[in-house]
Amino acid sequence: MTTGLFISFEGIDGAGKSSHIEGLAQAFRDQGRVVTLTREPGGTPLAEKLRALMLHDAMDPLTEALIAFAARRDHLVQVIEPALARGEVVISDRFTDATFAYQGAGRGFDWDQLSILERMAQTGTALQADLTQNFMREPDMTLWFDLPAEVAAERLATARVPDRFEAQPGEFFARVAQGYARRAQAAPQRFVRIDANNSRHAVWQQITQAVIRKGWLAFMVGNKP
Ligand SMILES: Nc1ncnc2c1ncn2[C@@H]1O[C@H](COP(=O)(O)OP(=O)(O)O)[C@@H](O)[C@H]1O
Ligand SMILES: Cc1cn([C@H]2C[C@H](O)[C@@H](COP(=O)(O)OP(=O)(O)O)O2)c(=O)[nH]c1=O
Repeated sequence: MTTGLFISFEGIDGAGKSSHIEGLAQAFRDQGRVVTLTREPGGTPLAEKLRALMLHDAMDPLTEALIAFAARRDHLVQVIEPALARGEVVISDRFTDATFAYQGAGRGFDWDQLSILERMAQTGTALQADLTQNFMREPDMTLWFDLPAEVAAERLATARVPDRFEAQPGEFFARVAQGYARRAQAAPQRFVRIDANNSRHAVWQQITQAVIRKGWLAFMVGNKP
């Protein structure tokens, strides 16, 4: 049976993730894989309700972090683990690195305490014998869209009505970007840095090259979003 694959898209708001996520899903489908395309916070009916709270209601950083992990736990148990067990490709628009970047680096919530919550939320969700080995679910690959905060702000200025995070000042996103860099440095085998300060086509090429390098997709001709 085909092994499941878990890929997350990360980066500050406006970095260009949404512009490419469906393209990557389609590239996998074109090569015969079943894809579960999902997002965080969200991905289940319960987690989508928690997403609405997180994005629109004022709360303190601990509450925000707990809601993010509660939503993630439900998402893992209901959607991600079953899809991986079926051998599918799971592509998630954000995962735990976002909590470290936004609630940790952005809001100033303690990094070590986030690591404890991460372990609690992402352990014991798999159906396999991993349960006994304290296995913690993480993406197999994280595509990190790295873009200076001021460029992302320019892109977003005309793009959409801001939510509670997108309405934050530039310094907040500069901190969030540093949070992503810190996570990338701590897990270089999982992270692939995408230089998002490029044309859409150049960004897409970096994405496909990363996945092809892993042997997860064969070379693709003319597959550009
Ligand atoms: N490479 C690019 N160059 C210029 N603008 C881009 C590029 N990629 C995306 N955009 C635009 O920037 C905005 C934010 O992109 P989006 O994909 O929604 O980012 P994210 O999902 O990371 O928040 C959108 O208006 C999108 O059309
Ligand atoms: C997953 C996650 C997202 N977020 C934030 C980042 C984004 O600003 C927001 C929603 O993400 P996103 O889906 O990228 O927003 P949009 O649909 O507007 O592109 O939630 C956190 O603060 N913590 C988290 O753990």
